Amino acid sequence: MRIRTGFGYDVHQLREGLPFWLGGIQIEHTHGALGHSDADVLIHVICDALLGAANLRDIGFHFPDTDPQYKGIDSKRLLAEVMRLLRERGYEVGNIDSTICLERPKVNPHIPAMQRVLAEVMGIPEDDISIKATTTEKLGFVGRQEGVAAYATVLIVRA
Ligand SMILES: Nc1ccn([C@@H]2O[C@H](COP(=O)(O)O)[C@@H](O)[C@H]2O)c(=O)n1
Ligand SMILES: C[C@@]1(CO)OP(=O)(O)OP(=O)(O)OC[C@H]1O
Repeated sequence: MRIRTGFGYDVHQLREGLPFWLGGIQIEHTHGALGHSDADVLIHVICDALLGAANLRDIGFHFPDTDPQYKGIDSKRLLAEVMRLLRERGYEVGNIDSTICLERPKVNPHIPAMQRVLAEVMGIPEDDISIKATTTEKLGFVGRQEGVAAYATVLIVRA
């Protein structure tokens, strides 16, 4: 069995009044993330980690932010396409670990719902998707609530 690892990192600005999409669900908050797509930073890092593990470049390579067809797109559709690309090459997901860096609001209460939605989109067990959160103790752009960042690592396997 061939095991490969991948890593993803992404940042989006937070702006007042925008919907806040995170981990495939909409979070109630005064601010939301700004992007060409729905700006779901957790899904973007999972996509990048999966693409990196398979040496398939990155999310912006497959879904350019200059292409009007991706304007406002639901990132779950991008994740579904990334899974299709992986499976086409014989890969399956081993597990995912991720961290969201966000000062407010608390992410913990939403994590089970995110796991459910992402597991459904990816066609893998919820138990293979770990989602964690941290503030940055009021330091930096996350601490000033100007942005949200996320990191993800994945293992993929090919028989
Ligand atoms: N947006 C966030 C940030 C953190 N959490 C949870 O709170 C714990 C403590 O956060 P620290 O930044 O002080 O380490 C953290 O371990 C998370 O469990 C959260 O739910 N949402
Ligand atoms: C997801 C894409 C899709 O247009 O748009 P953004 O929401 O701007 O996200 P980002 O992570 O900055 O770049 C990747 C883009 O391709």
